[in-house]
Amino acid sequence: METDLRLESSLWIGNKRYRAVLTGWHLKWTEADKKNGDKKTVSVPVAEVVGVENGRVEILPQKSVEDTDKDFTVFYIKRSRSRSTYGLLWSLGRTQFSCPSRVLRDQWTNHLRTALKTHSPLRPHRLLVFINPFGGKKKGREIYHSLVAPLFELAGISSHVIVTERANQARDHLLKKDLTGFDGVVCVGGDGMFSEVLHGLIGRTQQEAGLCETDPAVTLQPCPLHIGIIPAGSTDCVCYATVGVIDPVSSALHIIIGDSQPLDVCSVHHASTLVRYSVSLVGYGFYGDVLAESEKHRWMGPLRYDYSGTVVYLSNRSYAGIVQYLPADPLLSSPKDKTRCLSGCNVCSRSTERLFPHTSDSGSLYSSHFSQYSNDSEGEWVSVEGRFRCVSITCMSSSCARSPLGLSPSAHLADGTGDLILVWDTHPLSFLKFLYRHTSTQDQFDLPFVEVHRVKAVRFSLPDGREEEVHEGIGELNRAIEEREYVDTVSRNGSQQQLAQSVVERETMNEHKTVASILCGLCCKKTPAVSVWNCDGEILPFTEIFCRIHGQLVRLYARGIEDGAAMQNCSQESDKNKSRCITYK
Ligand SMILES: Nc1ncnc2c1ncn2[C@@H]1O[C@H](COP(=O)(O)OP(=O)(O)OP(=O)(O)O)[C@@H](O)[C@H]1O
Ligand SMILES: CCCCCCCCCCCCC/C=C/[C@@H](O)[C@H](CO)NC(=O)CCCCC
Ligand SMILES: [Ca+2]
Repeated sequence: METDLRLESSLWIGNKRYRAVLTGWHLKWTEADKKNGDKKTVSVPVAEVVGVENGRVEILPQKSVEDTDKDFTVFYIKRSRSRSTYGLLWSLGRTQFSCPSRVLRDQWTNHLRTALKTHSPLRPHRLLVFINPFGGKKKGREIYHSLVAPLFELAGISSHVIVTERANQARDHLLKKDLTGFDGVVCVGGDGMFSEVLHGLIGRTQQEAGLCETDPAVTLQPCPLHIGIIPAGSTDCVCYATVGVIDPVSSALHIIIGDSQPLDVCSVHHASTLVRYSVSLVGYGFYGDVLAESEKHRWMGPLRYDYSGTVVYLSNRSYAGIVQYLPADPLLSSPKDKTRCLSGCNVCSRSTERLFPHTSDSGSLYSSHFSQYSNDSEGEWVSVEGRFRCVSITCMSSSCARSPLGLSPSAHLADGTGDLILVWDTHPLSFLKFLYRHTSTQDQFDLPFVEVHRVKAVRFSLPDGREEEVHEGIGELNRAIEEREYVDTVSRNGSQQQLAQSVVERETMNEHKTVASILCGLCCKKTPAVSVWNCDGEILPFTEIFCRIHGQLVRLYARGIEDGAAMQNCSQESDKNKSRCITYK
C-alpha cells in the first residue's frame, strides 16, 4: 500500500525550493538548498489533510481561487496552544505549492486525493445540521455560515441545514423524520441544543431496535450516528470536555476528519418512567437551586449563573436525603487517582474492551453490551442518609469555562462509570472553600465534608418518602388542616350548628392553604424541605430518581482533550533539529 503511493519531487513555496515526499501516511516537505543544521521540515499526517485544490486557493476568511496549471494548494490541521484552556486550538493550515510542470502538478493532486481516500470511510460525507438561532449570544447562524460551511465545502461534505423555530424541534425531527443517507448530526448551539440531539438520537435508536426506554433495567442500544457540536451557547460544557476548547473552527475540523469519541450517558428514571438523559451533570441542592434561580433571570444571559450562584450561596440551604449507590470496580480507576481523561485515554480504551468484548460474529457487535449489566456482576449497593449541600452525579469531568478542571477532574468520558459527589451540610465558609476550589486546580475532594465515589447507578429518595411536599411551610399547613379536620370529625357528634361552623372554617383554611402555597412557592422565607434536580441545565419535575450509567452510548466527532503540554517540545513547523512532530491518534 505505502509503496505504490510514494511520490517524491522538488516543489516550490514562493521562491524557495523544497524536497517533498508523500508516503501512504505522511506528506513531508523539507527546505532544500540549506545546510543540514537549520533545515525546516513540516510533516502532516495524511489523516489530517483536509483537502487538495488545483491552483492557488484561499478558503477563510473569504474564498479565492487563482486557477493556474502548475500550482496546487494543500489544506491540513494546524495546532496551536490556546491561552485559556488545556486543549489545543485547531486551525486550517494552508500551503500553496508550485511545480515545474502541469504533469507533475496533476501527479501530486491525484496521489494526494488517492491517499485521502484511504481515510474517507471514517470521514462524514453527508450531515444533518441544526442551528439554534437563540442560543448563547444568538450568533449560531453567523458562526455556521461564515466559519463552518466553507470548511465543509472544502472537505466535500454536503449538509442539510435546519434553523430551529422552537425548542425541541431538533429532537422531534430526529425522532420522526427519515435519517437515511446521513453520516452524522451537527448541533450549532450550547448544551441544551446538544441535549435535544442526544434525546432525539437515543430515542430513535431504541425505537428502531424495538427497545423500551422507560424500563430502568433495559440495556440501551448505542447510537450509530455521530454527533458534532459547533459551540454557540452559554456554558458549552460538553464541547469543552470533549474537545478541550470552545472554538467553532476546531470543532468543524474534528467533524471533517471524522474523529470519534465515545461518551457515557446517564439515564434518569422516576418510578418506572424515563425522565431524561444526562452527559454532564445531574445535580441536587446547590446546582439545582442555582439553575432554578437563574431561570428567573434568563434576560441576563450567561451572567445569570454568577448572580444566581451568589443568591443561592447566601441563602445557605441544605437538604435531607437518602443516597444509595452501586460502586464501580475500584481496581479499574478512582475519582481521586489524579488521572486526566485526555485524547487516547487508556482507562477509556480499556473499558471499550470491557463494554464491547470482540465477539466472534462481528454482526452482533452490540449484543455483548448486555453482558455488562448482567445482574450477577452487579455488586453491593451502599446507602447513606443525612443533610447535604449538594449531591452531584457526573459522567465526565464537566470542565467548562467556570471550572477548568471540572466537577470531577479525574472522571472519564467513556469508562462506563459516573462520579457521585456528596457534599454534606457544613459551615458556609467551608462550602465556599469547596466551591472556590473548582475555579483553580486545588483538590475540591480533599475536604472532610466531601466524599466522592465512582459508581454505575445511584438512587436518591427523601427520608420517610415525603416526595410530594414542596415546602416545609405547606407541610405544616397540611398537618394543621388534617388536625383541624380530625377535630371536626371528633366534634361531628356535637350539635349540627358546630358542624356547620367547622365546615366554614375548613373552607377558609383551604383558601389559606392555596394562598399560602402560592406565597410559599414564590419566595418562601423558610428553607424549603426539598431542592430540584439540575439535569444538564434542565430542571427535573421529580425529587426521587434512579440514575444509571450506560457506557459509550453515543459518539461525538471529537478525540478528547489533546494534552497541550505534549505540544510544548515541538510545533507543526518543527524548529531546528527537531524534525519529529507529535502526531495524535
Ligand atoms: N428556535 C428556538 N427557539 C427557542 N428555543 C430554542 C430554539 N432552538 C432550541 N431552543 C432551546 O433553547 C435552549 C437553549 O439553547 P442552547 O443550549 O443552544 O443555548 P444556551 O442555553 O445559551 O447554552 P448552554 O445550554 O450551553 O448554557 C435549548 O434547550 C433548546 O431546546
Ligand atoms: C466563589 C466562587 C464560586 C464559583 C462556583 C464554581 C462552581 C462551578 C462549577 C460549574 C459546573 C457546571 C457544570 C455544567 C453544567 C451544564 O451541563 C449545565 C448546562 O449548561 N450548566 C448549568 O447547569 C449551569 C450551572 C452553573 C452552576 C454554577
Ligand atoms: Ca464516565
